[in-house]
Amino acid sequence: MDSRTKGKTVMEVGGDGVAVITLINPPVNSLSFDVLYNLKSNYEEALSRNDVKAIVITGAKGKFSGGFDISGFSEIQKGTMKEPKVGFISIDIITDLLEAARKPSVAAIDGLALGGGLELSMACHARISTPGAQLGLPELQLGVIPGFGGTQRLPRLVGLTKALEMILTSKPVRAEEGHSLGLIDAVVPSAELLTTARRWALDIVERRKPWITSLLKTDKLPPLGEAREILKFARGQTRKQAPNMKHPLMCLDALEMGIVSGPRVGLEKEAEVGSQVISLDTTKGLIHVFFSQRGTVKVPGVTDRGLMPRKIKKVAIIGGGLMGSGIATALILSNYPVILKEVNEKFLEAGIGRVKANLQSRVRKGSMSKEKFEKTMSLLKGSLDYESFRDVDMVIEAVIENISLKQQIFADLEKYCPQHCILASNTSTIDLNKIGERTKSQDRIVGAHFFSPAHVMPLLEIVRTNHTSAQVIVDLLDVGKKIKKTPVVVGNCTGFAVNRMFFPYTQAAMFLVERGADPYLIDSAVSKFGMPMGPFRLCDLVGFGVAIATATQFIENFPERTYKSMIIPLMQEDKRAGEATRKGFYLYDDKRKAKPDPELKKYIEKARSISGANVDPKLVKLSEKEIIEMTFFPVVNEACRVFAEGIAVKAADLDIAAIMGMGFPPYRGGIMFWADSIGSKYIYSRLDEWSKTYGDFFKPCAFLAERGSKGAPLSAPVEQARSRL
Ligand SMILES: CCCCCCCCC[C@H](O)CC(=O)SCCNC(=O)CCNC(=O)[C@H](O)C(C)(C)COP(=O)(O)OP(=O)(O)OC[C@H]1O[C@@H](n2cnc3c(N)ncnc32)[C@H](O)[C@@H]1OP(=O)(O)O
Repeated sequence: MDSRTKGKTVMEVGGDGVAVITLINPPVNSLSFDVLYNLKSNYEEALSRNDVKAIVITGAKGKFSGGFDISGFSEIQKGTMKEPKVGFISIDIITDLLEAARKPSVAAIDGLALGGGLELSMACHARISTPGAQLGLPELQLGVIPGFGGTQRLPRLVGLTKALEMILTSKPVRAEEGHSLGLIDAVVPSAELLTTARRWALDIVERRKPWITSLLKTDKLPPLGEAREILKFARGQTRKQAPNMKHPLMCLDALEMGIVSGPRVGLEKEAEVGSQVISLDTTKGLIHVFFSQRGTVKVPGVTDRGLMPRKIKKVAIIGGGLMGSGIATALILSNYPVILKEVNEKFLEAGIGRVKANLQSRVRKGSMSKEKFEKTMSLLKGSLDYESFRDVDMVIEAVIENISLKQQIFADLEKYCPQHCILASNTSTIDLNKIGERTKSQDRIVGAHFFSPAHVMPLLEIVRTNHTSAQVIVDLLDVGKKIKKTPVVVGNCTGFAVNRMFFPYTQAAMFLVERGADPYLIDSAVSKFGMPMGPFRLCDLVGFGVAIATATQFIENFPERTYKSMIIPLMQEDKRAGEATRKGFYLYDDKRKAKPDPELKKYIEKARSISGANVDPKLVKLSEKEIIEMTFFPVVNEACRVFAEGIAVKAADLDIAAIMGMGFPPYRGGIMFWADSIGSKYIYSRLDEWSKTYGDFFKPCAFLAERGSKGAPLSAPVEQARSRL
């Protein structure tokens, strides 16, 4: 393969008259333009050769195709690749050359057929798959739409309702379900895939099997009136669930066009809309997130050294509270045997009970069988001492945030655990060097910072100190992957990456309220921006105890930029500590529904009188845009500090940390990507102005000032970062 080309296809013609065309573009046989143009020429050759009666399309190395090469979208967005004529691939190649050919084709699907991969297979005249293969159209998740005919062929193969579900949720189905839906014609073992597909293709030639043109099928489509109703409902749901995104509605337009005016017009609409969505900002954000998420496991100086992860056979967890039990749940769910240690029987029982409850909730929801529940629970053993720690490969300490307690635990661990054992702490704020001060095992001490609930939240901050060995990080990255977390490797400091970014966000909200802004309007503006909830609703959810403990760490470590508000401590004094007490910034009913509380004013006024802050008429009347800027530019400022200090190695890691740890909307690409879409100059000028009026909380850091003065992108690599790693 030429080093400049991205993938290819190869064609082999057998003595049976079947041409097998194989898609080859590791690792997932994505459909790059090179692959697609090769496919076209192989196909043309197969159609012109007299010794070819039928065609089978398959993918190399156990994967049909992961879809269109996503980097092609980035290149089109950047202008480094020219877009082909609208509809050239989907209409000229896939429909008119492949589907309308005089010779039948069969897709032999192993492993996966996603996006363009599934669309290509749907244009074939039959599909044979291996068991368990994933079949789906996940394009919307990337900000694009199915663009190789998927909006037209899927509803015709599986029916409108199922097609909408698959497209709008981006969730794949397994081959077995695909078979019962009519998407797949037969499911056969991997070893029989090609022979079955070849035979099937010849059977079509001989009219022993039907020659089905998916695009022309109508039997699964509902009558027009019903279809319109279904689509109207889907539109309403989409508007509600994704109010800031245009592409799902544009996708529905293409789908509807095909149903109302016929598949050919539908294909044309799909091609037109497919080309338009590529340049949407939300699409740029989502594609950036796709690659950034996969990039977090590439850590310069660590994962490029040829180290192989060691096998972690057994894990011990110290502390069975909310975090410890959540971490234990995540581990046993991925088949790691776990020892859960507590200080007494009562706490141990409670810890094991929490793990049990976490799993039982899956059984109740039907996502786990009773047998699987029993089997998973059997991986968990309780302990009150360290004797059983003698053969563990990793310990995760998850006790309360008390330095001397953690120091004692780590000193004990050094005595009981084997020499190779990884010693991890789930601390969310405390310096790991301090935690390990009383040990000689600095090289195997690492942070494994999970987010609550640990068995649900997707992010894992892996915190390394100056001494943590690369091997330990490689091992933890592997565990992270196995327990289905997205790991982000960060340096050691108070709050690491996520909490450091979180803190100014809630602080800015408190500042605005003390100066007269309405907390409920702030929450509403922030939710409309795309956060799962606003800062005040979030404080209620987390609980004021946690909010105060975190604030204390920040006040201690970053006093110059901490805004000290008394609102939360004052409410806490009155035993309103958030949702758990049914009163916080909101009032909560039996169903935990939040409603504004007129009494909140009292606490705000009291806090104002303590801090001496005055109501600022400008801040009382902030627009939604201004609210977003005043709450999120301080976050950008802190993210810049984290980046400049080398706590995060790549700006893209901060994007993922913000999305998965804070709930920052993925379609905005993450905090640094979003900031760059606004421009460093503007952000710097706003913060600079506010700092002059309102104080150092808003003061732009040196990194932002430098890049802002030049209008340089904030996410460009830090050349001479003062690395603390
Ligand atoms: C006029 C405009 C002209 C252009 C017309 C375009 C029309 C578009 C047509 C089409 O409808 C659009 C699409 O097909 S979009 C793509 C749809 N497919 C997906 O969304 C699948 C994305 N991939 C995944 O979900 C997963 O990667 C996987 C395939 C399930 C595999 O998961 P696994 O955990 O095993 O591995 P990963 O770490 O995720 O991935 C491994 C590496 O593979 C890279 N990769 C995966 N999929 C693609 C892809 N579609 N394109 C390019 N690269 C892909 C991934 O980035 C990883 O790379 P590394 O370098 O990090 O190893």
